[in-house]
Amino acid sequence: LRKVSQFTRIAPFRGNIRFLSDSGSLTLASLGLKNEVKTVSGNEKNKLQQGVSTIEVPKSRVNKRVSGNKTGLVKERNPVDIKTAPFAVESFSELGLPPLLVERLEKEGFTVPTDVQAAAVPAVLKNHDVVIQSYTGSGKTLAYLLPILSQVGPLRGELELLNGNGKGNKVDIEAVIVAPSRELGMQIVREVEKLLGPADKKLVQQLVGGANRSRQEEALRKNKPAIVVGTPGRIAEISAAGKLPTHGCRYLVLDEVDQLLAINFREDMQRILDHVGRRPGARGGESNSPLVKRSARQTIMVSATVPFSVIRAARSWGCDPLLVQANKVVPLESVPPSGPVNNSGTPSTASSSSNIQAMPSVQSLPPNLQHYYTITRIQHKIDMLRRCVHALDAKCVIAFMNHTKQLKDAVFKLEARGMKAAELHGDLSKLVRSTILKKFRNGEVRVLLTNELSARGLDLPECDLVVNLGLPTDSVHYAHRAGRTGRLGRKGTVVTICEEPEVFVVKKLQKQLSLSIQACEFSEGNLVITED
Ligand SMILES: Nc1ncnc2c1ncn2[C@@H]1O[C@H](COP(=O)(O)OP(=O)(O)OP(=O)(O)O)[C@@H](O)[C@H]1O
Repeated sequence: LRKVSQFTRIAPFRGNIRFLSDSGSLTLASLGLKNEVKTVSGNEKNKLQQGVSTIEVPKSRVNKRVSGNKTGLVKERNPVDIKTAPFAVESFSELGLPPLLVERLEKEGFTVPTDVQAAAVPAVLKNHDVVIQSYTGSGKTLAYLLPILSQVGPLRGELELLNGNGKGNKVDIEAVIVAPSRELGMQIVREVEKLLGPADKKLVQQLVGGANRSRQEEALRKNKPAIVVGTPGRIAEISAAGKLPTHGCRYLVLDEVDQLLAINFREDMQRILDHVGRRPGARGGESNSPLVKRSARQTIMVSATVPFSVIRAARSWGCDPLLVQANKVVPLESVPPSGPVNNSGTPSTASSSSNIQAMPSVQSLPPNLQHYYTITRIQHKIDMLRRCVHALDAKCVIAFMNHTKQLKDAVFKLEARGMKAAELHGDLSKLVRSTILKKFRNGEVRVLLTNELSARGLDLPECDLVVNLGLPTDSVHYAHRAGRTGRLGRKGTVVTICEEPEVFVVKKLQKQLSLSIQACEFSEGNLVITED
């Protein structure tokens, strides 16, 4: 049953992408692109089912031993299970991307678009403003980078080259990408640089906080980048100083849009929204129809969790905006105001509460995750973490705590027991943060103890275990923390270590997210499912 239910959550992603509108279905073809999506054959279904990672735990059985592998190796890759990865169309070229860009993608090992990429690329290429919602680790970054790179910079299409569009002799920045943390900003820069290649990597400039501002301004002046990626504070600062030529900017991307629209970023975001490119309908803007070549900026909003406040904001800024999900595209106007966005484009059933901002749908989470919780006293939490890591034989662990002060102590306790650990939080300098992440990526650090800073967007594909040592404040935070593992078809486990009086919070999260968080214990080097 477990296998079947997991499969049914994956299978729809491999079907045709539906583009829906009030007046009928929009198709890839109606957007000027091919719509040849392969459906899964019986054989492929079998393969898919075999590929799905499952731990079968019949309800009737308790104290079932789940895992007890204790090898001494610190690092072994958490391989991508390509059969369970959410791939839809067969190739990037089917999406109308320029050959140069497709070639570069192939060189970097990207051959098949994920479902959300297959849905988003045509919609963005057709100049629609979009809200892209799909679960963590499903490839949303390339979903917005690819259409931008096919219009901007050296990999752009022939038509753009002929029209003299793209960088050419323009001085204005053509795409501004905003991310809520330095780490995420730098990660996006690396992704763009990878595709541009070493010769053209100066066409992207990072504008993150914590780095030398004058150097960033100097690079802007000297290199005249086509794309800038940064955090709201630094972008707003440089823009206010008049050193960010974005009047003619064509794309504004808000990555982790729900976080960017939070109160703490409000002032900086207002500056960015007002000054980057021309808004449709604003003075000097052209036709409101996205299907005619527009001079106004195109706004692309992205997150795994999209509360209705984002939909409302996107409607007010957008030009016929669309909601793009892994297997469907709908006009934003058709999204009803009564709940968080789920995969059917309708409010989720768990949305009856008025606190819709705090509730993501189950589609925010990768399908390949196993969720557990275990109970212990506060003073034993770190020891429980250590036992959990051993029991699951996890190689790359992210453990979340709610208070920065606790992190150092936790690192000390783990190191004292011979487990390589490091802390990552906002009080550390940018350089220290980068060094720690590097060590974590290359396996020198096994357990990364961190706070909410690392919950959003960070792509550490090898991460095979996420542990909540402090409870997340709500289901949105749970979803983003959990999403650091199980990325793009990989297996992943999420364990919440809580005290007895906190169990009701876990139950609430379970209900809000419509998933099963099983009670467990760690005994004799094994994870043992216990009766709830
Ligand atoms: N088409 C593809 N083929 C293979 N790997 C891909 C493809 N697209 C993306 N990836 C890889 O998948 C991983 C996850 O992608 P990405 O970080 O964009 O996910 P995301 O949906 O933005 O996650 P989050 O919501 O956590 O920010 C990355 O390592 C990325 O390089």
